[in-house]
Amino acid sequence: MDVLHQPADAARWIAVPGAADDKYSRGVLGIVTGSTRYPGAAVLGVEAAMRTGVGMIRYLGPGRATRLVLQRRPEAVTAPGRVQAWLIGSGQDASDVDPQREDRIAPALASPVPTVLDGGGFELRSRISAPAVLTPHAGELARLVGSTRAEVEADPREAAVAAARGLNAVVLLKGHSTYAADPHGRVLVARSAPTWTATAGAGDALAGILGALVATHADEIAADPGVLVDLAATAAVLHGLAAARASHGGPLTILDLAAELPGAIAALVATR
Ligand SMILES: NC(=O)C1=CN([C@@H]2O[C@H](COP(=O)(O)OP(=O)(O)OC[C@H]3O[C@@H](n4cnc5c(N)ncnc54)[C@H](O)[C@@H]3O)[C@@H](O)[C@H]2O)[C@@H](O)CC1
Ligand SMILES: Nc1ncnc2c1ncn2[C@@H]1O[C@H](COP(=O)(O)OP(=O)(O)O)[C@@H](O)[C@H]1O
Repeated sequence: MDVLHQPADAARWIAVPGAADDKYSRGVLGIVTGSTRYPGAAVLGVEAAMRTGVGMIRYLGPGRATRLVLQRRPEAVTAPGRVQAWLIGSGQDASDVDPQREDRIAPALASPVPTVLDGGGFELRSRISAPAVLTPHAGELARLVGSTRAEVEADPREAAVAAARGLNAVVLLKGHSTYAADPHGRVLVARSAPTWTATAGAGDALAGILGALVATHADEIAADPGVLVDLAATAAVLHGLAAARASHGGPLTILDLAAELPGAIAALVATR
């Protein structure tokens, strides 16, 4: 029986800063995304993570992506340093021949902090020992586990559960229904997104939202990595709520979705 992750469940997973908090205690998210080919994915992930709420973002990427990120978000820090979570891979793929990418991901690979893998980051799963969440769509999951997109779409719940077991990671399988599965067979389902969300860049924003939630719950994850599946499902719920607010029943763009995140989060927090 699927457990539907509702807005009331998501509301529990918003870290509201306290009077004693500062940017470091809230959590710093390291982001290694984007490429010369897909620089926009970096901008969208950084934007969505900032709008979800995080102490600081350290963005590390190629020059073109870095320039666009800073143009949109001068709040981003582009120097390396300590982080509480990593987000790697949106807007990167096998055609990415950036020789410096390995240098950028090296600190993440060596680090014990939880890591969100998206897009071109999935191949890194076997090189990371920290708790990990992967955010594939059906086609990406099929490639990851050596099946076909049709097979994944025939039973997405089971495909997510099997992949989570096989990869020993939380798998957030995206689609109209989004399934968050952990390696022990726990599954949460999010269905809050309007169908207008099926537009390029939506997944890059979801990865940013999840990165921010993971960075701001790093202590809870260290105490119990089992909470990663709740955070993954919460990211999908937030993404869907923000998409619904941006849509008003019509088309939406991803920067508009990101702009609705603070209001969606405030509304959730007000229900606690
Ligand atoms: N603004 C950006 O920078 C964006 C970057 N993106 C990045 O792009 C990379 C590739 O993501 P994808 O999800 O496309 O990767 P996939 O490799 O899963 O999708 C490509 C598949 O779609 C098929 N396809 C392409 N155009 C099609 C069309 N017009 N009609 C039907 N099928 C078509 C291709 O043949 C291929 O099988 C990722 O790294 C992702 O993060 C995307 O997120 C889109 C937005
Ligand atoms: N029909 C749909 N209804 C609701 N949400 C959808 C639908 N199709 C896709 N989505 C959502 O849009 C996002 C698409 O992610 P992804 O395929 O990675 O796109 P991109 O790579 O362009 O960013 C996911 O969050 C997914 O759940």
